[in-house]
Amino acid sequence: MSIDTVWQEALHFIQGKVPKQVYDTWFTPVHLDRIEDSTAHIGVPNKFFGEWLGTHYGPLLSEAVSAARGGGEVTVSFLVDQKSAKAQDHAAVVSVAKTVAQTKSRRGIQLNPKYIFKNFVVGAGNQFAHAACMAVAEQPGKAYNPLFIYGGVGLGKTHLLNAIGNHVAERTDLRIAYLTTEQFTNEVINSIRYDKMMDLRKRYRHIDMLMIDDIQFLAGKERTQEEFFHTFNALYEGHKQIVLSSDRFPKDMPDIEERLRSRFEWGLIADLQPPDVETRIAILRKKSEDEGIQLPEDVIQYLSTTLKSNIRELEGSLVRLGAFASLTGQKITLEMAKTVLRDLIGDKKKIVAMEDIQDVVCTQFHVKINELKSRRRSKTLVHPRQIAMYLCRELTDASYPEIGRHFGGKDHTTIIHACRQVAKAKDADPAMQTTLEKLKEQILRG
Ligand SMILES: Nc1ncnc2c1ncn2[C@@H]1O[C@H](COP(=O)(O)OP(=O)(O)OP(=O)(O)O)[C@@H](O)[C@H]1O
Repeated sequence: MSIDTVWQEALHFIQGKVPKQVYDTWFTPVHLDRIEDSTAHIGVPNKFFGEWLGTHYGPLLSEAVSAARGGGEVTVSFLVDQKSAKAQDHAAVVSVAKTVAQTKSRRGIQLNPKYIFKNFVVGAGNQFAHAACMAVAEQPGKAYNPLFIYGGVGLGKTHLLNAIGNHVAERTDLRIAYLTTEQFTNEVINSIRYDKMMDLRKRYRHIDMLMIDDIQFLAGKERTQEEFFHTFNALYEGHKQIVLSSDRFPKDMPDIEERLRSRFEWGLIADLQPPDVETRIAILRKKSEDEGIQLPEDVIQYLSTTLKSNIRELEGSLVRLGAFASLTGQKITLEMAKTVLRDLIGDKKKIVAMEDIQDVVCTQFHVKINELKSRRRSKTLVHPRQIAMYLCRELTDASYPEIGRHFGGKDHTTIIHACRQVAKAKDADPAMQTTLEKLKEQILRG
């Protein structure tokens, strides 16, 4: 029996066991690569996909492959491969529908009507998160709970959360709350101040869907974490949907209580990776079409190869070009794009001061500058210290000894070691990559 036949049989078996939505999301992008001894090696588009599939459907996959081979013990193992990534691309829908600026009344919910699924361009980096959000929007409280979306700056977290909210608000009467962590924190502070805690609890523990953006800002806010913990439990136990977004993986969130962090991992964690060049081109095409901006092909190529890691920047450059063209009555050309966007794109090469890098890193990891420069070796200090050293090397022209001097007189070999450690972690862990991108963005923004 060929491997393809075994896989077709296995898929047929799986189709009979899971809802269509689950099948489409989780089984169409994967394939049976090979069987060695009694291990079925399943190709998956990315690490998280494999981990989730293994946790939730590993036994079903074993059973299906075993049944397809006519019995016998089968264990499954996952490998990330190109074929799956391509299958995922193929399944990705590049939406061309017009932006619906006005949608139905949302019963006073603070949702942005511009952010809907139809105008979210799907590509390899966000297909997983998009599919998870769609599944939750179709079946709140049933599909994945909580849904935790994480990704770097400007990659679409807010867009997706709002899209879920808009989808649900248009189709159901469910009570939805969408707010940022900052808003939630302010509500907690005011409730304490005006003795209105019971009102706050009533407000958030009796809804059907709670969506909180930028949950990483709970870090260090003990009272808000406490309140959020009980809200989370009340909603979760009542099978109400919870959706959270963050710029990092739960495990990498400092100053968040363990009991909360572990809850973030109970449901599905989906990551948003920076868009590949095809997705960047698709986003530019779609947005220029929606905005009625004529963008020549060479300008699309220029923007999509220059602005790589942040979709907000891509959008911003388009809007700026559109405004310039309409104000001056000129057509957009490559030359014009280079001139008009000089400062935006020039920023990428801006030389920054090491002090600024240290400040941003200290704020991010809640450490003091003298601790960062000290010789103390606790894990909470070594991690941000190494990141700051790495960023100094990346974003400035300083030599290793010079960087060492800015870190309390460290030897250049310490800096080399730190840079290697961070570079290694960055290659191995997408969350680290996201953290570095976010920090760079903040530093360059100044
Ligand atoms: N895949 C996409 N298709 C179309 N537009 C997108 C996509 N991803 C992001 N955008 C747009 O990019 C902009 C930034 O996205 P968004 O605000 O959702 O990012 P974010 O991840 O929440 O960023 P931050 O970390 O700063 O909060 C928005 O205008 C959004 O509509």
